[in-house]
Amino acid sequence: MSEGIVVERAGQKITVFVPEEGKHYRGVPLGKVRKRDKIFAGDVVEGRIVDNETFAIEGIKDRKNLLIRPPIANVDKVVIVSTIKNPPFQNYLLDNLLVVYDYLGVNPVVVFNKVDLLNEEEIKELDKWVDIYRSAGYRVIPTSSESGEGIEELREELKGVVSIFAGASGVGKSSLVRELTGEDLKVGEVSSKTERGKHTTREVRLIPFEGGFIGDAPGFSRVEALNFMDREEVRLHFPEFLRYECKFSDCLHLEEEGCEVREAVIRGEIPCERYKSYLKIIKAFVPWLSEVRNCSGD
Ligand SMILES: Nc1nc2c(ncn2[C@@H]2O[C@H](COP(=O)(O)OP(=O)(O)OP(=O)(O)O)[C@@H](O)[C@H]2O)c(=O)[nH]1
Ligand SMILES: [Zn+2]
Repeated sequence: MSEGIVVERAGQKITVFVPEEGKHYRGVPLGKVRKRDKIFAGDVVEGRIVDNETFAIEGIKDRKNLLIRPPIANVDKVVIVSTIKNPPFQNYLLDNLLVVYDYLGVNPVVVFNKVDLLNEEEIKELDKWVDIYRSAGYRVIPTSSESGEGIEELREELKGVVSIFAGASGVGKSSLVRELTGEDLKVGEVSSKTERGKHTTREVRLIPFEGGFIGDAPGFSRVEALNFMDREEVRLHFPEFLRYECKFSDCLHLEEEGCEVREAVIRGEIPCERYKSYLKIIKAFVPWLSEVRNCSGD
């Protein structure tokens, strides 16, 4: 019995890499597997090497997770790319992505790309956001695929794991992957506005990278957490909220009596930017927020 990882899934074509042999094989699912399960890129499969070219897939190991966009199993990390400028930063979008990927069981790396474009004032803006996300407990890396800043740090972060790149259009996902691997990302799904140029594909390949792999298609460019989970679940995916114990264990951190998260926002321990994103995600409003210093307005 040998073990391999599915590194390519394109129509009927399945390519299996067997680390033990350091070789690629054409994967042929045996009847039982073919009927029982769909096989995805990232799947760890068990089977037999039939000949120099063929790997008979007899079983699929339990998956840690299975993403739909791109369709890859067992994704360890998602590099969520944002920019401060070109395009402007949208913290609500980042916060939604962080909530959803956490829910899906994928570890995020927060990347602020294109730092080469920033002037002094914009660097202050960058530092503010880096601070906010680091304090929340996230791994944050400012990068530039132009100047090379942060690329080595990102490389270290992706060693030996299966990762994908996600984030809004134009933030530099492709450029970063090209800088790291020399290969391009596939064109992502286009928005409904440009439906004509639609180029959806279920073909996925894992690009070998530093003992791990990078998916060759982008993850979500935007999401709404409530399409994935209940309103009550969202608070569990704001790691900085979990440090506080409210009077009621099902506290939504709105206007409940004994809410420690509210106290932390008032004291400035939880940044109001993050708390406001939380409110917006669950479509809630709290009157007390307008009284908090530096926290009014949108
Ligand atoms: N100045 C600067 N420009 C960059 C950087 N990274 C990418 N760009 C430019 O930003 C533009 C968009 O980069 P892409 O890599 O295509 O962005 P993407 O996120 O893959 O975009 P989509 O395919 O639309 O999702 C290109 O013109 C890049 O040359 C960077 O670090 N600095
Ligand atoms: Zn609370």
